[in-house]
Amino acid sequence: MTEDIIRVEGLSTRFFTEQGQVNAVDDLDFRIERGEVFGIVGESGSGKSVTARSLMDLIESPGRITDGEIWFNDAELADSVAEGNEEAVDGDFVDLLSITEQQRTALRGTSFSMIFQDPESSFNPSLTVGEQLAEAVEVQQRASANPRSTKAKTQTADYSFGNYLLSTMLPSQRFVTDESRERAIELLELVGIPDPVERADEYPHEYSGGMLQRAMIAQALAGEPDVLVADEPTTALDVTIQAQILDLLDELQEENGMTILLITHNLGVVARMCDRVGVMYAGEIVERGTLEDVFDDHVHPYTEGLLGSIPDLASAGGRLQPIGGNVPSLLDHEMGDRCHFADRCPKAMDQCLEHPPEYAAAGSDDHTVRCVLAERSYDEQDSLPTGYFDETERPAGDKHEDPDRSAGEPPEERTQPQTTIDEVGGESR
Ligand SMILES: Nc1ncnc2c1ncn2[C@@H]1O[C@H](COP(=O)(O)OP(=O)(O)OP(=O)(O)O)[C@@H](O)[C@H]1O
Ligand code: NI
Repeated sequence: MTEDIIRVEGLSTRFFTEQGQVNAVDDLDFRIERGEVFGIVGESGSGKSVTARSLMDLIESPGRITDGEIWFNDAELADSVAEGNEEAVDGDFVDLLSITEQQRTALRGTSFSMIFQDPESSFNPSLTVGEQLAEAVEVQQRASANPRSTKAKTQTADYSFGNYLLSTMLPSQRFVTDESRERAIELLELVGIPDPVERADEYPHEYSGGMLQRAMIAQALAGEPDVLVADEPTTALDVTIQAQILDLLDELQEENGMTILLITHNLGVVARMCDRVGVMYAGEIVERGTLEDVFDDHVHPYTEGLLGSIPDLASAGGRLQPIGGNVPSLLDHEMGDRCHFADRCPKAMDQCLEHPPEYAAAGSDDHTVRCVLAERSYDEQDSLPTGYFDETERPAGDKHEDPDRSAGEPPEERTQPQTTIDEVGGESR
């Protein structure tokens, strides 16, 4: 019997920038089953990280979750919240957006934990890796109000005076005990770091990228989370280490029954790791279902386009090839109420000038798609004239620089001659 651990309903996250309102995540629905790996895949700027950060309550100004519910299945939490806040509770589920910030923060590390794309950002450069892992362990111990944590705190008396002085300057050190240090070393060993006893005393800058990525996974696991949110956990790594880290996540997931939300550009990674997957485009999940639904029975031409560019896991980089055309502007006043993919879609029809609802599609009960092709087949008679969007709209890329993209990627990509999806794509698997 599977049960849902998370149900996201109508989630919208906006950024209120000087250029206008950015609809980074728009009316998202998905559910994650306990113990599964749910993947979110899509091009750069489609809203994957914002979705992950919304779940973790890590959206910062000028961003805000403007709508929706995030239901989390936790009977104990439901019990503790129910009194005085009945509308936040539905059976064993709690709407994380209807509880206090303090209640939400308490879940971080213990119920939810996140691996970020950039491991440097989750370590303090002036503390050793071991100290930081031990701190994460202690947070878990304090949070679970485990009797051990009282003992752990009293053990700080063992610190030398020098350490005591240091610990008042660096609050993270204050709680490091022998017990949590041992656990930190165990965690380093668990994620496959050689000589963990020695490595625990090293600083983050002494670690290679791959090792730091592992250490970050160890940090995320320190709190024994129910749900691990992994945002591009391997993108920055070379292929061998990429494969090792995926193996590691696989193992940990199987052993501990942990639930993983895995965010990636890479459909090869999805195929390898995930049970179900949501394909994101322009802040929406445009197709969602089991692996079979998405790989073999997909309906959305965007999914088709992504599949056409499955990178070989063994090849360098492992990023998706770009689909012809521009990544859309997510600025509210530029988005229009049409299918957001219509301007890049080889099968765009008159009907696509209306924003499609989510249709049920053939395959599993979970298979849904935001595309009229779920209801009808493509008819050339109804197709939009070539160049329709060039005449009616300026290309999105000219209007809105996506902060994620503007940094590293060469500008040529945006102005490449437009290839159709069929040219980039081809057969799925
Ligand atoms: N701090 C911010 N201020 C304004 N807009 C933002 C901010 N963060 C994200 N966005 C907007 O949200 C969109 C979605 O960003 P997000 O980081 O979720 O994309 P992504 O799918 O994770 O892309 P990538 O694969 O490159 O990581 C961006 O294109 C950007 O327009
Ligand atoms: Ni991202």
